[in-house]
Amino acid sequence: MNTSANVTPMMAQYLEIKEQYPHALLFYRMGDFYEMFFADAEAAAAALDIALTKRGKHLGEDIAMCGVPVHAAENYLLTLIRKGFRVAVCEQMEDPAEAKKRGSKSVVRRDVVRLVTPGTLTEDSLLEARRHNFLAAFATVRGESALAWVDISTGAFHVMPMAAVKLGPELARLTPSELLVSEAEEAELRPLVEEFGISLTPLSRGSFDSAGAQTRLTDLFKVGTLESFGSFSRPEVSAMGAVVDYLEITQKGKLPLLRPPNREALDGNVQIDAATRRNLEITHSMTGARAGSLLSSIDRTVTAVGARLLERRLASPSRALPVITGRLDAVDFAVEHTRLSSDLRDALRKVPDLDRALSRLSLDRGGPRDLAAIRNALGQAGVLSARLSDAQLPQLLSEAARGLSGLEELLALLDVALVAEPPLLARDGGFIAPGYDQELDEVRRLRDEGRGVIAGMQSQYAEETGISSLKIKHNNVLGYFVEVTATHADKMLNPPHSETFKHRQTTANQVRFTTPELTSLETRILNAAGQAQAIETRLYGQLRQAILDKAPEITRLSQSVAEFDLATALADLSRAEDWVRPRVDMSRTLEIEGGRHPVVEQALRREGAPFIANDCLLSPEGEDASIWLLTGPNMAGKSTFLRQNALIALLAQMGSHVPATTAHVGLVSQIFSRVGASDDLARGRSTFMVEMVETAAILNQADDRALVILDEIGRGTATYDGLSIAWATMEHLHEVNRTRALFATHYHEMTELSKRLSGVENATVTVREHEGEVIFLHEVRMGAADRSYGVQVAKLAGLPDSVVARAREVLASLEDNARKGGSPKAVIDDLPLFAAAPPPAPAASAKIPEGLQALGELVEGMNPDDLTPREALEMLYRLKDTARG
Ligand SMILES: Nc1ncnc2c1ncn2[C@@H]1O[C@H](COP(=O)(O)OP(=O)(O)OP(=O)(O)O)[C@@H](O)[C@H]1O
Repeated sequence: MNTSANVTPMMAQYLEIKEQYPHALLFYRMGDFYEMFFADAEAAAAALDIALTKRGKHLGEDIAMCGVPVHAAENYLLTLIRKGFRVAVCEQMEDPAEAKKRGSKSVVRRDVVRLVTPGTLTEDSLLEARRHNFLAAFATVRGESALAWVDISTGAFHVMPMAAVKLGPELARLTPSELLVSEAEEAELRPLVEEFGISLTPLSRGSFDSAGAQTRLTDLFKVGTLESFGSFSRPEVSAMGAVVDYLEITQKGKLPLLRPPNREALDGNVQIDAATRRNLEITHSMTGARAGSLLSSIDRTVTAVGARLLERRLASPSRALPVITGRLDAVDFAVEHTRLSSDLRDALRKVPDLDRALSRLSLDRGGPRDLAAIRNALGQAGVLSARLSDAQLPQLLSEAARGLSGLEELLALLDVALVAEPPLLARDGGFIAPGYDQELDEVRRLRDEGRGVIAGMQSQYAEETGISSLKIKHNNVLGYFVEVTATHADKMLNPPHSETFKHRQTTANQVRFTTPELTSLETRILNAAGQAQAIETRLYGQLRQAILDKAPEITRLSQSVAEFDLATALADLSRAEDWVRPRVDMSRTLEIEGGRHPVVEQALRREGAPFIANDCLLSPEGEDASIWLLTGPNMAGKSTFLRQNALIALLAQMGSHVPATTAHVGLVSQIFSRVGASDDLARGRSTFMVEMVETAAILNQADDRALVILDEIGRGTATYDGLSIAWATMEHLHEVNRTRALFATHYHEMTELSKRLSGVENATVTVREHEGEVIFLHEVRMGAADRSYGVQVAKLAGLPDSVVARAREVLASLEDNARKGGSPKAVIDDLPLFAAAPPPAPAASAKIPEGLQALGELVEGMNPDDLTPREALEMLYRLKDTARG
């Protein structure tokens, strides 16, 4: 940028700083505002919907400007970060008076103190308490790759080696808010990363250099070699190094407290790809919201650390039998010990977010309330420990219980040092409890005594002058002063009082004075207050250090809290929802009796409707089938059934009870779920293409422990092509992949496969037909559906009668022709010509099928206009069922 002579010194400084942060908006501190200039101002004004103004000229052009007040900056920051901006926060590094001393043209020294990016937020107000905020780095060294990720708000630091093709599934699992990649890989990775809505940050090769990374990491953790934490491959070191380098850049050298890197086992978790996660709505619903997901419907945790642990477990169900069994034992214990469990939950509710308080303290962005949060958490840990003292805990919980103790000394220190409810900021003072520090007590006494003396002085002056309304007051300009009303001015301004009282100010109604005695007292009070503040600041530093010295133990305690919270929350859920402990073993069975879909069941219950439980039995080893081919009309409940079985396997392997009467889950290594013709136009791929790409991935990857769910594969193309593809896919799954699979289809021809393949069994979701209409029973039975009921469903959906009648006619001809062995072409040729019916009379409601209007009127209080077409349909079936049954 041009910084020529006609540029003001301030603008020259701005341009110089801005040049170092070309990819961020520069929040340039000027007094009580952060100002933005030029293109930054235009972008920010539009993004924040604030006024864009001008400030002087630069090279003959107006300088665009906008600003946000410092006190409200956090909200604006959040909006900008959410909209994909990065913000460099540039502060004034000295008092303006200091700058003046250097000369009238001198500008206040300014510097960027922090670069705020999506992955590096620490403010509570900018973060979701119950979710992680991960910053990840992906590194490739000589063809091998690794992913490292960190949550700087909690200090969690993880790394794992990984094939490059697994990047998509891992991003779907972790959903980091920001991913660091080397400049060289940016172009290749951008489309994938943006597909997940993750902010991509390219860094120079230097940030990924593994030799440099090694040094950064050993320095950070103050160890001689990284071997102390495990043996890491070069791409792992490179990825971890890039994370640390980026934190140094963005936090300007103030590194957060990070835990030693934890290496995630390569195949420790059930492999679940992005499409499956979306389709099963594990942590987010199809719309991307958290509400409506499995996670939100099962989350009964009462602490933020517990909520984050639940999300991690659910996103990464385990593949290790001992781990799963250990977690299930913990839930069982909590289910069996109802009273203890409920006491623990009462205590857990009072545990503040330890991890985030600790992280803020380590970054020196904390305050007295963070000290108090740690104290309160340690106090509650004591309550938990005491309540657990005579319990026979299963292994996982007994280890967690050990993590609850060992910090009694720190607790004792914080207990005596802090007041019950400290202020937010250390500089506000008043957070150190009386009796903790003698020197502080002494200066506080002087300060308070001074205030007492002033009260005495006021009465003395009132008496001496005979003005009973005389007051001693304080303001920031005069300090302490004597004030009388204007009526007494003359008395005060003349001897003898004028000798003691020095006139300072006359306002409309008052006259103000000081006395030498008052001034000297004021100095003493001010000194004492200043001293008290200095002492408190020093003590704050000491307490902060005492906490940071115990950081590993505090982190362990927080993990223990999370473990107890999760076990008792899952137990609570199990009791309330009538779930059972699944049997998980090394067999390849999936046998579920009375299985339910947890989210659909809860939704139906809110509407007062029952959920019909269904069984599922897949077992590639014995006599039983390994694949069920499910037929049945639309709306019958096929998708719900398919998904509920996958969710039960997933819940079992995260170590939770499951919604069923019994469940036997032979360890599942991968879960795949595909829905035919899912819309993916946003990504510019034809729906059929997406479906085939995803099906290819399953056929290429599924091993004999996979669980595959295919919902109407082949639907996105011409009937015969679709049928052929579905047919061949099924054969491949059965013969080559040898997986457990549930396969829903409308191609009735496929039911023939059960005669040819020993492991394929037909199942159907039952419906009843009555007077040409279908009634959904939602029961899964063995056998094939006799037909699709497509035309009936279309009629229920409100298709014009003439179209329905015509469809019936075409269908009858097709069926008749098929029986005689003719071709569809012959049917088309023979079909009577379409006789256009007169246009239908307008319906009573555009939204609702007419039949429902009539039925609706039978039900008191129901307004059919309030229902969506789907709800209307369901209501219709239920009404009809009730009427008949
Ligand atoms: N077991 C069940 N018990 C009660 N209601 C159910 C059950 N299964 C499904 N439903 C209800 O039926 C509706 C349709 O279910 P689902 O979407 O699974 O049907 P589908 O056969 O897959 O239909 P489509 O082929 O149109 O996708 C659900 O929204 C739910 O309200």
